[in-house]
Amino acid sequence: MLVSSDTPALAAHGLFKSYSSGDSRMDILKGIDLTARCGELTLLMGPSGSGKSTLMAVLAGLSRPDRGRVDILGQPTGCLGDDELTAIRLRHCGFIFQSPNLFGALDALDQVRLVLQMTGTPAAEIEARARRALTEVGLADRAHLKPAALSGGEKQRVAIARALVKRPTLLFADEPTSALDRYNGDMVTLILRRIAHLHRAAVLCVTHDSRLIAHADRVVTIEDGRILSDERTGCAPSPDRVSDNAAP
Ligand SMILES: Nc1ncnc2c1ncn2[C@@H]1O[C@H](COP(=O)(O)OP(=O)(O)OP(=O)(O)O)[C@@H](O)[C@H]1O
Repeated sequence: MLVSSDTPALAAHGLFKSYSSGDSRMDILKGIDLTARCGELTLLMGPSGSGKSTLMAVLAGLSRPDRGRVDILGQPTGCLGDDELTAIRLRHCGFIFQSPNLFGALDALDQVRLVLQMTGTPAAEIEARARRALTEVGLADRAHLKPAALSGGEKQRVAIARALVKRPTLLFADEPTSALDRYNGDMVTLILRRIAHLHRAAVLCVTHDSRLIAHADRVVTIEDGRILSDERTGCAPSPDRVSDNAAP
C-alpha cells in the first residue's frame, strides 16, 4: 500500500458503538475522534468500563462500529469485507494482550517464526528475523524454551517479539503490564516505547498502569465513551535499548 508520509497510521471519526442485552441497550462509544501517528506511544487510560478496550477493538478492525469511520494507513475500513480486514490486520497490525497466549508445545523461537510463516515471509529470512526479534526483547538466550519454562515477564516478551517481528505499522496493546511485577512491567514499557520510536510504529496501549505515563508521548483519557482529554507528555523520543543487538 502506497501511503504519503502525512497520512496518519490510524484515523477514526465519529465512532459510536452500543451493545444490546435483552431489551436494554448500552451505549459504549459516544462519538470518538482519534488520530494516531507513526513514531508515537499513545496511552488510552480511564476508569474501568469507560470503553477503552471496545475502542481499541473497533480501531483495530476486530469489531465494527455502529457509526463512524476508521481509516488504517489512509484506507477506509468500513467498506472492506471481513477477509480484506483480516488481511490488513495480518499485514500491518501487531497485538499484545494482558495474557501472552503462547502455544504450549512451541519453543520461543517457533512462536515467533510461526508469524513470519503465516505472513508469507521468504523462508531464508525467517530464522534470522525471529532471532533478532527475540534478541530485541532480551530473550536471545531463551529461544529454545517452551512457555512452561519461561517466567510471566519472559512469556510477555515472547508475545511482544511475535508482534514486532512482522514490523507492524500499528501496534495495539491491551493492559500489557497489568500481570507483571515492577521489573518486567518496566521492561515491557521500554520495549513498547522503543517499537514506537525506533521502528516508527504507531503504538496504542490501553492501560491502568500509571508507570507508563513517563514513557509515553501522549495520554488520551476516555470517560463514559468520550475523550475527556488528549495530552502530550513532552517525553523526548529516545530509542531505549533493551539489548545491544540489531533491531529486526
Ligand atoms: N461484547 C460485549 N457485549 C456486551 N457488553 C460489552 C461487550 N464488550 C464490552 N461490553 C461492555 O462495555 C463496557 C465497556 O467495556 P470495555 O471493556 O470497553 O471497558 P474498559 O474501559 O476497557 O474497562 P476495563 O478498564 O475494566 O478493562 C462494559 O460495561 C462492558 O461490560
